[in-house]
Amino acid sequence: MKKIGITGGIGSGKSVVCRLFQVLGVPVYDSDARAKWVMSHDEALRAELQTAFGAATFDAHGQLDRPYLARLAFHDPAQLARLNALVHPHVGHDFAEWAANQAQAGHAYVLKEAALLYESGAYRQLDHIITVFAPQPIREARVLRRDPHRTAQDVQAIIGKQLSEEEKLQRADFVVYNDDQQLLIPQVLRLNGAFVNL
Ligand SMILES: CC(C)(COP(=O)(O)OP(=O)(O)OC[C@H]1O[C@@H](n2cnc3c(N)ncnc32)[C@H](O)[C@@H]1O)[C@@H](O)C(=O)NCCC(=O)NCCS
Ligand SMILES: Nc1ncnc2c1ncn2[C@@H]1O[C@H](COP(=O)(O)OP(=O)(O)OP(=O)(O)O)[C@@H](O)[C@H]1O
Repeated sequence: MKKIGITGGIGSGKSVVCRLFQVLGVPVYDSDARAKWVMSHDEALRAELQTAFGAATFDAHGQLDRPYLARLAFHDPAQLARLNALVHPHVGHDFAEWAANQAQAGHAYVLKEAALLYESGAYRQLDHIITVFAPQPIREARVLRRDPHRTAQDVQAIIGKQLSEEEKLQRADFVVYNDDQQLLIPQVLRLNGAFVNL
């Protein structure tokens, strides 16, 4: 069973593209969602986060305070590096376990969706990488529509923490263009046809 990564900058449309693969029956691992899950449920990690970022990391009900962490991490490179170093190894292990289960279910390939595949080193666990590409103005507009709590400055700060689209395009094995010019479904069908025969 092949493990294929799917990456792209914030707002590029990774989740939308992954939903199309899911319709075709392809299992998709959502790194963002799983990162949030381990940060909330792994007791050792919770304690480490609290030590690193203070009591305000969890609210009065014990829930992860994401806006608090976003303010810290997306505006201070040292804090972001600290957060990444704590969380990414957990996501790596969690993905390996998940992929082992999917292999038993007999799939030809699975997808790992993550904004940070190159930055986190996760690409090393994967056989091939797809980059979803959209120009920055389109990405910013999409995120502002999707996340009304973020400002244009917030989105630009996050973009500044991610590898440039040029470098992701250069390093990718496959590209899906989600630029409001090219149709998504034919691109996904073509890739799926290629992956089942890899
Ligand atoms: C800082 C946190 C709490 C902010 O949560 P919030 O709900 O505001 O944002 P959300 O998680 O939806 O992220 C919004 C977008 O920011 C980008 N992003 C997320 N984490 C990172 C990061 N570590 N570095 C750069 N960009 C990131 C992604 O494009 C993501 O889709 C959260 O992003 C987080 O815990 N990040 C660390 C874990 C991580 O790296 N996740 C990404 C894949 S493993
Ligand atoms: N081709 C498209 N046409 C219209 N809207 C789109 C298109 N692609 C994505 N969107 C919308 O843009 C927003 C961002 O897309 P999506 O959430 O898939 O991006 P993402 O790459 O997963 O972003 P993030 O890194 O923040 O998780 C969503 O609200 C989505 O519905």
